Amino acid sequence: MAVKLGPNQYGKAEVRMVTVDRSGPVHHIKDLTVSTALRGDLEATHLTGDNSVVVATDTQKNTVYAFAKESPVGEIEDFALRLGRHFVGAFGHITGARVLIDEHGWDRIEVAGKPHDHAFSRSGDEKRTTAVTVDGDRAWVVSGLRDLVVLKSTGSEFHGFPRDKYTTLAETDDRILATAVSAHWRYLGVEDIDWRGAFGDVRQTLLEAFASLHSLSLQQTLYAMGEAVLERRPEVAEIRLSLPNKHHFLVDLTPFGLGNDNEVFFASDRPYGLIEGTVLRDDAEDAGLAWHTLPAF
Ligand SMILES: O=c1[nH]c(=O)c2[nH]c(=O)[nH]c2[nH]1
Repeated sequence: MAVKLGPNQYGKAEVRMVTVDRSGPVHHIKDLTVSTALRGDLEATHLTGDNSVVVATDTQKNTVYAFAKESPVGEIEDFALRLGRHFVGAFGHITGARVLIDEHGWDRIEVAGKPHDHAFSRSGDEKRTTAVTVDGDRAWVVSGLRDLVVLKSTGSEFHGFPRDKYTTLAETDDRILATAVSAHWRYLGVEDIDWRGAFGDVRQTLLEAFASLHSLSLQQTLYAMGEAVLERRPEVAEIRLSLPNKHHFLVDLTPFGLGNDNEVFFASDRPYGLIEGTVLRDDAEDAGLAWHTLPAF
């Protein structure tokens, strides 16, 4: 039987790291989950167990921690680029790297109305993310966010869909629209980008578009959110959105002799509709390896 090794990569997944900037009395923390994966001339270890060019995943993990000590982590995109370029530059047989980072938010606790110097509370489930791919001397950055949960209590309709013998869904001209936004956007280039500023602006633009559009479907909302981001941020080539439709079903209160004018809902967690799509510039440069090994959405 003739078989051969296909595409492969390996690395350390989900390195948990918290850093404390203690340069002044007011501490600053960063809470990251970092995953590294390397590609290259790795046939030998797979075929014969010869590990002479295998940068151990343990070494990859240690490098994450050491880099955080050697210079400030800074923005996750910059930290991921530093790590990816290091692995590709330092080891001849390693030709490519992918570094994924999730940043978990912390808010400063307020005590007697004043922000505390060194006490924090977790901001919630939302994550800021980046996925950096390095190939030789080229690099791509896809940044994003996950689990940004939003809801509007009106301004959403859904009707006009085909009906067959399996259709029971009632048409509605007023419903709750809720979702947990996952958005990943590809930057044009990797130099001279204000990563933090762009992130904050994309996030705010997504929220404003969700709130402002009178929605006739979550699909329409998805497109409007993506379009708004591309109109606002010239350095973004493309954005991929994944929007679970967090259904809220009107509770039937007639057994209790009560009406229900869109006031009392059952918040269902599954199954859920899953609306996914990409919005991109007509003339965007080729994505190269930006999405290589990333899930489609
Ligand atoms: O915005 C929606 N899009 C759908 O495709 C869909 N399907 C469904 O049952 N409800 C909804 N809502």
